[in-house]
This record gives sequence, C-alpha cells and structure tokens, in this order.
Amino acid sequence: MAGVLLWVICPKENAIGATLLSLIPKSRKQLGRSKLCSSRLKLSSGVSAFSGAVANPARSSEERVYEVVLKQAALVKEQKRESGVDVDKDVDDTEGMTDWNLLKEAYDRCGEVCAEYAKTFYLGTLLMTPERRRAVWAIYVWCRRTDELVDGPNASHITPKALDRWDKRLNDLFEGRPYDMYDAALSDTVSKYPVDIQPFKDMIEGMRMDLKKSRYKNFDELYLYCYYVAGTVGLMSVPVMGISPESKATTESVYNAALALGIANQLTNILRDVGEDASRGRIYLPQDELAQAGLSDDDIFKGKVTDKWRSFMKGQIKRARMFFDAAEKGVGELNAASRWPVWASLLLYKQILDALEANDYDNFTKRAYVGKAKKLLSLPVAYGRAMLGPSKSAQLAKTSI
Ligand SMILES: CC(C)=CCC/C(C)=C/CC/C(C)=C/CC/C(C)=C/[C@@H]1[C@@H](COP(=O)(O)OP(=O)(O)O)[C@]1(C)CC/C=C(\C)CC/C=C(\C)CCC=C(C)C
Ligand SMILES: [Mn+2]
Repeated sequence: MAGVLLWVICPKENAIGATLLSLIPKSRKQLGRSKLCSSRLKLSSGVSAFSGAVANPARSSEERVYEVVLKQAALVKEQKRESGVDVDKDVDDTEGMTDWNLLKEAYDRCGEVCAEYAKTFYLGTLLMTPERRRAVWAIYVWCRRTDELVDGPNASHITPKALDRWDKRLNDLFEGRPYDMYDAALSDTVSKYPVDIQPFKDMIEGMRMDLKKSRYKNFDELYLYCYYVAGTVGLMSVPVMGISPESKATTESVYNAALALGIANQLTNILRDVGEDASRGRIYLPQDELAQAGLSDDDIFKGKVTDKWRSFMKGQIKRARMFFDAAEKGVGELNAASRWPVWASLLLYKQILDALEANDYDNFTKRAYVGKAKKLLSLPVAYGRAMLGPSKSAQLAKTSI
C-alpha cells in the first residue's frame, strides 16, 4: 500500500491514464465561477479575538479563506440553478457507461486504501449511498497521497518541483486527463459533483508551506496553514456528502461549519503532536502567544510541563473546542446518511483534547489518544446525534464563524 502512495511523485504519465480517460464524462461542464460576494464577512467574536483580524489592517487569513467558502457555496448554488438538477439528490448516472468495470475497480481501490488508513471513517462511509461513498473515498485517497508527499517515508526527497508536478496532475485530472486509477476515480467524482479545484490547490499550497516554514508568528498565520491542510478537506467533502433538502441554513454557513471542523481537527493534531514536531525542529504554536505566556522555543525543546505550559495549553485547547462547537452546529444540516461518519470523526478527534487534559498537558513525552472502549462508545453516540435532523430555524446562518 505504501507503494501506492509513493507512486504519486513519479512525473511520468501512467499508461492506464489513457484508458481511463475514456471513462471520464467529457462533458464536465465549465462550472460558472461567480463573482465573489463582497458583503462584509461574519467573523465570530471569540475566534477573531485570537486571530488578530481587527488589529491587522491587511486582510486576515480568516477573510481570505472565507472567500473560498463563498466561492464553493456559489458553485453549488449555480450548478443547481443551471442544470435544474438537485445536486443534493442521489443519482446513479453510471448507466450507458461502456467500461464501467474499470472505473468501478478504481473506486474499489480507493475504498481499500481508505479502509486500511482510516478504519472507523471507512465504516462510517458504508452508511452513505454508494455514489457518495465512493466519491468520498476518491477524495480521501487524493488527500492522503498529498499528505504523504511531505509526511510519508519519502518526504525528505520532496522538493517544490515535485509539488508543482502534483499540482499539474491535479489540473489534468480536473480536465478529465487522469494519470492513474486513483486520479481517475477523483476525475469522475469532480465531473459529477460541484467540487471546486481551489481547495485541492490550497492543500498542495499547505504542503509547500510545510516545506519552507517551521514557525508561525501568530494565530493568523497558523489559521491559514490549518485551512490549507485540513479546512480544505471540509470544503471538498460537503459537495459530495450533500446538504439535507430540509435544511434551512444558508449554503455558506454549512461550508463555514465544515471549514471549522477541519481547523478544529488540525489544531487538535498540532496540540497532540507538540513533542513529536519539536523533535523534527517544528513548532506550529503561535510565537506571539508563546511569548505572552512567558514561553520560548527552548522551553518546548526542553519539554518540561510547568504551570506556565499548563496555562498556555488550556488556552489552546479552549480555542480548538470553539472551532469544534462551530462545526457541530453544521453537522445536522448535512444529508442524513452523511451525518454519522462526520459525527463519529468529530467526537473521536475532540476526545483527543480530553486526553491531553487527562495527561496533565504532557504532550512532550505522552501521546494523547482515545482508547478502544471510548472509540467504540462514540459510534452509537454519533449515530444518535446523526438521527437528529437539520435545525428547525435558519439559526446556523446567524451563528456562522
Ligand atoms: C466524514 C469525513 C471525516 C470526511 C472527510 C474524508 C476525507 C476526505 C479525509 C481526508 C483526510 C486527509 C488524509 C487529509 C490530509 C491532511 C491531513 C492528514 C490532515 C489531518 C487529519 C487527521 O489525520 P491524522 O490523524 O491521520 O493525521 P496525521 O497525518 O497522522 O498527522 C487532519 C487533522 C484533518 C482532516 C480534516 C477533516 C477530516 C475535516 C473533515 C470535515 C468535514 C468532513 C466536513 C463536515 C461537515 C460539516 C458541516 C461539519
Ligand atoms: Mn500528517
């Protein structure tokens, strides 16, 4: 399986690409790129307080990212309007496809990778309709391969040029020219669902950032990184998972919640991995907030849990929970079958924060993890929450971050 993931850095086109090319519907409509809404952005007071958006006269990362949210939401609305087709309805448009078997195999392979790398999430996707499930698998595999470029065993050989080639491959697959089986599955997915290329490009940008940057001046910089590597996942997934036809929330607010879940997950990931990242010379925590807490890079390299550290960590955990709270408001707005895997992954990841507390904030020598029993218990809890439908009012629209 590792070979599958490492293959991505190979610049040569794979022979299979040509065969698979014929399977991708040629008619991927040039989805309209509507003008970005220029109305004032809604930023939640709590979150912005950390991001320095007010103090910074230039556009904050939150504002820049919100433009991508609006663009993705506009794309969904536009496709609904133009085609008269409800993209949130389940359709199986495989009829008439000459060599469906090959494409089916491509999707099945994506499912296998997903099952191997993210078992709980894979189980959750089994509740989704077959069309949505395989599309989410295809997105998962692309994200996993992208992450492996900088995080996998071959990471030390990855250069900005290799990322440029990956970027070019992305353009090609969006235009119906996949290089391999996995790309073909994603190429088919993006031809069927209103998924914009921008979040994919932004994830590659996050990997570029990881190659050249090992410190983050403030939360604004960190927010942008978190958007690139994880918020993007939320924006890629919602067009496929679908919004419930009963939802009264605005499309933008649901995308905002999805973005919040990605940010929350990544912040949690960073807090869990402080010691591990430090051993690789990386400190993702905002430098200005460390300084305010009386902490330096050296304190992190020394890895001693002091009262200063505990108090700093409490603030960081509080902020991550705020992003989880914002995300939770949006899950109920998703299509019924998509809610369970999202709730399951949200509850599991959020519990890492509880584990950090239980470890007395020692993320230098201990790894915060959620035990098997707790993981198992989360599944029925997630199922119960998934049964609850969209909010009865358009409340989410008012509380978007
Ligand atoms: C249902 C569901 C969770 C769908 C998402 C499926 C999907 C496409 C996942 C891709 C994840 C991936 C491989 C991302 C690459 C970058 C990366 C590794 C990010 C980190 C994930 C955690 O992985 P791990 O613990 O393995 O990290 P290490 O590599 O070991 O360091 C991240 C922390 C972020 C992943 C982000 C999400 C799962 C965001 C999901 C958001 C949604 C599905 C939107 C939900 C919608 C609403 C309205 C709330
Ligand atoms: Mn990673």
